[in-house]
Amino acid sequence: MSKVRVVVAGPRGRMGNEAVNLVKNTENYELVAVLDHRHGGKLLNDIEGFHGFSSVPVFSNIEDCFQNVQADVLIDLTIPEVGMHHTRTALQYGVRPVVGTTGFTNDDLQELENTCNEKELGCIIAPNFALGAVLMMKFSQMAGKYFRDVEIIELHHDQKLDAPSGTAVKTAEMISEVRESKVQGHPAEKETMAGARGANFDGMHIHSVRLPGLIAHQQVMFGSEGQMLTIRHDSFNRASFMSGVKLAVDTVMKIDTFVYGLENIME
Ligand SMILES: NC(=O)C1=CN([C@@H]2O[C@H](COP(=O)(O)OP(=O)(O)OC[C@H]3O[C@@H](n4cnc5c(N)ncnc54)[C@H](O)[C@@H]3O)[C@@H](O)[C@H]2O)C=CC1
Ligand SMILES: O=C(O)C1=N[C@H](C(=O)O)C[C@H](O)C1
Repeated sequence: MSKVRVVVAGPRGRMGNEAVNLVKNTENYELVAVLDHRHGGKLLNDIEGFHGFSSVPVFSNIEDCFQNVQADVLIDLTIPEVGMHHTRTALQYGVRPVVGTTGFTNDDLQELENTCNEKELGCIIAPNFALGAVLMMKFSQMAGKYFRDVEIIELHHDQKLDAPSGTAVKTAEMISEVRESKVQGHPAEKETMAGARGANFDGMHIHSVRLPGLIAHQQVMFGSEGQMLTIRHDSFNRASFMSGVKLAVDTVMKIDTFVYGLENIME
C-alpha cells in the first residue's frame, strides 16, 4: 500500500509540532514538506528542534509547495486567515485538507463546502480533534434537547488568539440544532460591566477564560428546576488531539465530501 503523503502547515507551533511527530511516527504516512512562513528554502532538519528530517523541504509559499511536491493531505494548524488560504489552495491542487485551525467564519465554511462539492474532494475541518471533547459536544447536544438553559464555559491557555474557542462555537451550534430557542436569564437583565454575561449564541451564553497553565478545557452547564447537569472535558496536553488528527487523515483519503466536525466521522 502506498504511503499517505502529508504536508504540515505550522510545524513550529504547539499543535503543528505534535502533528509533525505524528506523521513521522505513523508507518503509512510520509512527511513530504512543511509550510512555514519564516523558513522557506531550508530543510526541516535545519530548523531548531527538528532532527531526522533531512529530506523534508520547507516552503513559505503554498503554491510553490504544491508545484514542487506531490501531496495527498495538508494538515493545517496555523491562524484563521492563513489556514483559509492554505485550505482553498490545497483544494485547487487536489490535495485533501485536514484543518484544526479555528476561527473560520460561516462564509469560509460555506465556500469550502462548495469547492469540495465541485471538485468531489474530501476535506475535514475539526474545531477539536480530542475524541473526548467530541463526545462532550455530542453529550451536550443530547442534553440540550431536555434543558433549554445552557452556559458554556471554555478555558484555554493565554496564548490563544480566538475567543470564543472553535469548540465552544461548535458546541453551541450543535445544541441549537435540538434546543428550543430561549433568551436566557431575566428579561430585564442588564450588564453593568460590558461582557459580564459573555457572548450570546441563540440566547445561550459562552464565557472564555484565558490563563497561563491551562491547555484546553470546556464545561457545559445545564440548569433546570432543582437540578444542574455539568458536562466537562479537559485536554492536559496536545498529544490528546493526535488520535483525532490520525482519524481525520485516514478518513479524508476515503471521502469526497466536506466534513465539519469530527463527530460526523466517529463511528
Ligand atoms: N482542532 C483542534 O483540536 C485544535 C485546534 N487548535 C487550533 O490550531 C491553531 C494553532 O494552535 P497552536 O498550535 O496552539 O498555535 P501556535 O501559535 O503554537 O502555532 C501557530 C502556527 O501558525 C504559524 N503562523 C502564524 N502566523 C503565520 C503566518 N502569517 N503565516 C504562516 N504561518 C503562520 C506559526 O508559525 C505557528 O506554527 C489555532 O487556530 C488553534 O485554535 C489548537 C489545538 C487543538
Ligand atoms: O487553541 C487551542 O489551544 C485550542 N483550540 C481549539 C478551539 O478553539 O476549540 C481546540 C482546543 O480547544 C484547543
